[in-house]
Amino acid sequence: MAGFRRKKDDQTDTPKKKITKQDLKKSMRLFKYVKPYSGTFAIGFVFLLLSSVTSMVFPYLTGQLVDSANAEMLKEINTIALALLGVFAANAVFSYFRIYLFAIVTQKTLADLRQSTYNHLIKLPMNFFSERRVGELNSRIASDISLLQETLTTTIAELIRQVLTIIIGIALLSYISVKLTLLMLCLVPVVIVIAIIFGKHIKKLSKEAQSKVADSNTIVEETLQGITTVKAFANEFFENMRYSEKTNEIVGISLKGAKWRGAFASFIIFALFGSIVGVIWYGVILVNQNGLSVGDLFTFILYSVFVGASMGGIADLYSQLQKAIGATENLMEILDETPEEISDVQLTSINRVNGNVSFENVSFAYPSRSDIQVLKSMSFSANSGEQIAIVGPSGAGKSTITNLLLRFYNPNAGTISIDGKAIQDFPLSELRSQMSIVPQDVLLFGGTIKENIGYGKIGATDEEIIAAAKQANAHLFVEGFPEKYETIVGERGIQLSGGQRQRIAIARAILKNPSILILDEATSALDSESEKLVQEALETLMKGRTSIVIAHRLSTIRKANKILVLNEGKLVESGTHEELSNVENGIYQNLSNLQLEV
Ligand SMILES: Nc1ncnc2c1ncn2[C@@H]1O[C@H](COP(=O)(O)OP(=O)(O)OP(=O)(O)O)[C@@H](O)[C@H]1O
Repeated sequence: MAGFRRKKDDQTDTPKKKITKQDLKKSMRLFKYVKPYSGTFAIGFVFLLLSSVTSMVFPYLTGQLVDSANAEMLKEINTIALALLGVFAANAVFSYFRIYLFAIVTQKTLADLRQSTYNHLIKLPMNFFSERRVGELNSRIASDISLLQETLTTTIAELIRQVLTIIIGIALLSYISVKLTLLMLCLVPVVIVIAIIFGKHIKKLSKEAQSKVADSNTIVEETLQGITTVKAFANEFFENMRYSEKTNEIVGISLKGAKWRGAFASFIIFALFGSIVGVIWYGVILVNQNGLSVGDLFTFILYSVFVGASMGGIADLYSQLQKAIGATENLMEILDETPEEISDVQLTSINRVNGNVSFENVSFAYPSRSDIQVLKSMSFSANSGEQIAIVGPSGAGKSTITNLLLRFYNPNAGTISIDGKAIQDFPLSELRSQMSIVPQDVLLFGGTIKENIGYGKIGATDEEIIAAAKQANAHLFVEGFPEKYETIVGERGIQLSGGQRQRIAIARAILKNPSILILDEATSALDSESEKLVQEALETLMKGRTSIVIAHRLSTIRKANKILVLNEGKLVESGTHEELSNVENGIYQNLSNLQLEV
């Protein structure tokens, strides 16, 4: 991650030469995605060649048309005019296929790139996500991909067309008059040198603007996601200021870029028209001296305009390509991250565990804060079907225990095992499919209630879903909605209460039917009726499974087989409720007294 975010901040300081080489190397990998469509690309390319060539016939025939004004050539005028029409018709057809075929390649390539980026992203380890701002990641990927779309659709094809125009144009120009061509080409090196200087500045500024746009999108996304917090703190004004600041920065940088682009365009216009005037001037002299026909001069000027315009366009296309290279680099950086080994697993009686969980001298520090030991030589065990409660002050390391059990992270020392087998020796997906988690804050996906419960077992039948909802005490309230199980929940649907959301999550967990349960008890107390329903549902869920309950309210864990009291990453007390309540001045006793007072 450090690399990812550092890159963004340092991109302007990175030595240019090096980055260009790396960029190019990384961008070449994009062609892996174009490869399956190379056949279509090749046919599109042929149409591109044909349309470029036919465009180049136009100045020649127009020159002939001008020359046919001479009395002896007058009879050819109709033939030439018809030929010109034919050329346009052919060009029209070629252009149509060129655009359509390139669009097919672009869209399919992008779809593959989108899919593999997402496929890769979703398999990346937790560490990747905990160290990044999800909003930033999201808007970056979206803007990088749309940049590539533009490039693949138009920039590359245009670049090839322009280069062809320049090469064929210069060949034809030399054929008409070498002297005139040399004069025109005198201006080219000047244009190129200045174009490179401009291009470098424009690239730098547009990269800066791009990352500012991403920053501003992050603000919108994060504040909209956390709109309740923004409003509750009456921080609309503050967020407005933050957003205005960022958008003004975009304006500043973009306008700076626009100045450079404007100056660049002015220069190109001046160089272009200057060269045309020079060519006409010298051409007229040659017409008088060498018997160059007026039609030839006309053709020459048209070719010069074609070549000049292509040269002017190339610099712009070049800077577009540079932007696309930046975008590719970002995407490739994500694709270079090592994903977790996720596989499609079906639990059977053979690979289903019994649920004997054991932690032996487990120590752990989060990779991003390796100097802080979050768990210190932690040992405990839970036998199959037992209920283990973990209590302790906030930040003691309770959630970290479950993060390690799910192998979101690996411990630095010690062993975690299930049924006597170290969890590293399980295929990752098989390990996780043995467990179900009912989180503190239940996230429901925007979809129907049925889909949300069904998330616990992809492909579950309606009967299974209803049975799970009944056991989770959710069936009654779901039936109360007019659309019942088809009720849309989440962002665009109805909002469920905390207790209802929890019961949906419990139904989801029941459907998954795991051997090990992780319950992160909601901190906010539900009303007593709702609490009773949730508690009942939880009891059903826990029956016959090993459950690890992160408890915030001690009243709910009295029946636990074992209570682990954590403090600053250490296991300080363990035992049943009765045992721990009798430890004079023990942490549990104190916590117990404190909660009773409240
Ligand atoms: N992804 C992370 N990266 C770095 N440090 C983290 C990460 N997650 C948690 N921590 C730190 O690890 C320590 C233990 O956190 P943990 O979430 O396990 O505590 P907890 O006991 O579950 O707290 P709470 O009851 O408030 O949820 C805390 O100091 C926390 O700041």
